Amino acid sequence: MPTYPELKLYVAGEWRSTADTIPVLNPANDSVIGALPVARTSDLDDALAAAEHGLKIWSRTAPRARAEIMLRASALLRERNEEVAFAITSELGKPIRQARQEVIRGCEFFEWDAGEAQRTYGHVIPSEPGIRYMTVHQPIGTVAAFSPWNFPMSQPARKIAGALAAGCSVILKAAEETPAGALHIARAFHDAGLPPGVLNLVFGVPSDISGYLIPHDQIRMIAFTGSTVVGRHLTGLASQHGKPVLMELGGHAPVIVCDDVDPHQAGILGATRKVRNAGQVCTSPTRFFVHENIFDRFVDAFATRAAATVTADGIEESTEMGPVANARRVEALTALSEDAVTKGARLLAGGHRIGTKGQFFLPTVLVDVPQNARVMQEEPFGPMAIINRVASLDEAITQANALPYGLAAYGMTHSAANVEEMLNRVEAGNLSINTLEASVAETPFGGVKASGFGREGGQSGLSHYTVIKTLSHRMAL
Ligand SMILES: NC(=O)c1ccc[n+]([C@@H]2O[C@H](COP(=O)([O-])OP(=O)(O)OC[C@H]3O[C@@H](n4cnc5c(N)ncnc54)[C@H](O)[C@@H]3O)[C@@H](O)[C@H]2O)c1
Ligand SMILES: O=S(=O)(O)c1ccc(CO)cc1
Repeated sequence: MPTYPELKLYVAGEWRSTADTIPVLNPANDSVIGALPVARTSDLDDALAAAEHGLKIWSRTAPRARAEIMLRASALLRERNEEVAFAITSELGKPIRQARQEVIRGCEFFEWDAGEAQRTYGHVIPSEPGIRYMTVHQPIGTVAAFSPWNFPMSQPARKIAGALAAGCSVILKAAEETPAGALHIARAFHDAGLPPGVLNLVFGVPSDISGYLIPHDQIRMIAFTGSTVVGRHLTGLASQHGKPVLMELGGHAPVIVCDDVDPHQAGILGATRKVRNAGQVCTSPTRFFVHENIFDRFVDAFATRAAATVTADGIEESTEMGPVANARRVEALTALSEDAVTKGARLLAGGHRIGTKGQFFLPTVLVDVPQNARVMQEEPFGPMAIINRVASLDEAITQANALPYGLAAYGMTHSAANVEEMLNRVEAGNLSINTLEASVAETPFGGVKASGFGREGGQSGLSHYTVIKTLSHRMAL
């Protein structure tokens, strides 16, 4: 059986502890599994100095050599999949099979961006004789990155992959609740021969760290994934200091189910995907707008499948859904469910926690939810689905666009005309039809409206980590 790693900061290529620590809990049983060192100001200063040095080396390292180190680190993570997955399940609670998939997904981000590192092409711009205009894409500098607790390995991977592929150095503050995924990444890069200082990993009080790092001249770009409230706060701080940001924020994903699909199959797909990572995914399908012609059959299939979800400690191979991440989520979900029922929603499954040990909240299905229920506006960030009936595609799209969020959106239909209508009108950064998968390494991912700005992954994923420099070269004075 693998063990949970000893938690450390990683600064200037070395592992370090501090006297002040934060306990890390296993949400399946509330036991303390680790003590996370809190970075002191001196650790942050050391990380800044190391990143400055690391940038000098890494930005002048050939893209092919950068890619080789990234691919070596990724290969090590694939070899260590069982150990990393065990750590993720221990600290977050997600089923071990999903934790293994998360590690693979994180590796795919490194592998994709390692390829993109070698394709940051500039242009030669047509000009009059005697002068040449060209552009090159250069690393933006040192990046301050902040990753959330819901994907402890693949979310840090996404940010580190983009920054390192572009030739930047990084100071990553990973989530205090789930630090081990990022720690395993740092370990893999260390073993793969990444020069010291290129990647630095710190933990602590989030506002103290962002408040200290972002204003520093040396930090040239801020990448954040997390709630819209925190993202807006960090965007404000960055803008006060004139710095660009990449913000991947909250979502409240609509799923438009047209009446030309099999309602049973659609309901089962919806319920299965809803409980992935206990619904704690910014792309989680949440508001199902189902055509009235197939509504009852969809609801039956969805609620039956949701209620049958094997909910237990994620370390068991048979578990389909583990606990939610912490007690805050249980409280928030309970309040949202009670509020919806009070306002007239029908509760068909779940709605409450189970057990006295651990943070288990049952898959929850709310049907015919009125507009004034809080859950119609607030991201539940848990295993909670809303299913409402609509009379037309037009009504579904209007409902889908009614919130300030615009991250992932989904449709189920076999009609090309319906797809075209959704593509043209649904306000979202990512629209998926007949699949509830929102993003893969090779496609750009990100939001519109309150869900953030900028794209990670795909061909454009490195653009935020580079700046375009234009050369105007006259052949003679
Ligand atoms: N988009 C996502 O993937 C994602 C991930 C995790 C949480 N969330 C959102 O956050 C909500 C609640 O989660 P929470 O209770 O952990 O919320 P939170 O808003 O307190 O924290 C969210 C994340 O932001 C970080 N953070 C908070 N304040 C920060 C600051 N000043 N500087 C830098 N980082 C900071 C935290 O460490 C955490 O990882 C969820 O309901 C969900 O909407 C979104
Ligand atoms: O697994 S994904 O749906 O691609 C995904 C997207 C974004 C995030 C950030 O919360 C996590 C997983």
